[in-house]
Amino acid sequence: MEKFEYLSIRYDGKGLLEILDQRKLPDVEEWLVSAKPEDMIGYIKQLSVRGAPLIGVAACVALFLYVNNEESARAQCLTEEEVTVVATKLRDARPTAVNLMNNLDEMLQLTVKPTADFSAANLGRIARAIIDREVDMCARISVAGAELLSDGDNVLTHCNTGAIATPGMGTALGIIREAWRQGKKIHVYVDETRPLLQGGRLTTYELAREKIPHTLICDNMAATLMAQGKIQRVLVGADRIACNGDFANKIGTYSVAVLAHYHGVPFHGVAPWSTVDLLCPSGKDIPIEERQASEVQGVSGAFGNVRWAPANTPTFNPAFDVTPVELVTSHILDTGIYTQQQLKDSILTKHK
Ligand SMILES: CSC[C@H]1O[C@H](OP(=O)(O)O)[C@H](O)[C@@H]1O
Repeated sequence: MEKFEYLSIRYDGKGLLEILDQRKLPDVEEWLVSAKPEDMIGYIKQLSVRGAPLIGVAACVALFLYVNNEESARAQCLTEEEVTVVATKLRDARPTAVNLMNNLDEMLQLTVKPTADFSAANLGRIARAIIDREVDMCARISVAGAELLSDGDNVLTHCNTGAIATPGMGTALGIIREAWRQGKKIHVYVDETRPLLQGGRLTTYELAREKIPHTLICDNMAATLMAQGKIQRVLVGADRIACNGDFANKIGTYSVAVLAHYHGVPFHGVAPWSTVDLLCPSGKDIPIEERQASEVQGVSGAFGNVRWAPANTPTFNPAFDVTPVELVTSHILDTGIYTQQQLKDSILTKHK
């Protein structure tokens, strides 16, 4: 596989795969080496690698690298079973973002059996094609979504959906990036996004680098901004879109959707088609990851581990929540902008 470099993942083409440790941003830019699948599994679990599209891509490259190294050592191809065992371990690293499962299933060539080719060369080709498709989908999402933004719009975002979270320009944040590039004078209100502060740490980091005007808020401040008429549109990412249009995204998204609905603010889920789960009937079927208590009892990151709750305080820490499609003005995908019925019709077409 040829070398590549994106904002948070890079490969030198000779066996060195590195990821930018997103836990350490914005103050520390530290690249970590992923020499074997277990490294990447750990990085995904601890959110050094995060963001649905990036997780899917990182897992595919880690699988390719494993097969390439093993094949070189043995001077022969690995079997389907051997590749499947490692792909399954990578697939299980986090349960909600369906890009991880969809992309690894593509690496396993489930649709072309028994002519599947598990050579490193072919897996490298598939991984590269997945990366190129994600980059292209982010660009198409960004152009399509930017049409919805007007001069003077204040846009609210939740979590981080930018170039850090994808191999491209981002999804929801990609729309903002593209609108700004087109000269639209927009302002971004950034939900800090407790508990892991992807907005406060990562979205601000991306917007500051490109001098896109923004204001950081605590999550509990979005309601007041909407009540004051200061938010014209809400753009959020997605980790899994069910067949009925319900979708899972970072915890707190559902709250923002309810607020937007109450205040009549357009609310959009933004994602590549690879986030649609054709096997998931509705939002109640989406597995939601529960994470460790320490993330809620305090905060951790480049600034060290700070705990403000009493040790062992019981917590509730779902990493995602589900927004019912009734609260979604439209989904913005790389294949177009879909109202609830349009998305259902499109998914039904795919099923045929
Ligand atoms: C384009 S990233 C999509 C999605 O992934 C994030 O979750 P996490 O930070 O836990 O990986 C968040 O839900 C984003 O909206």
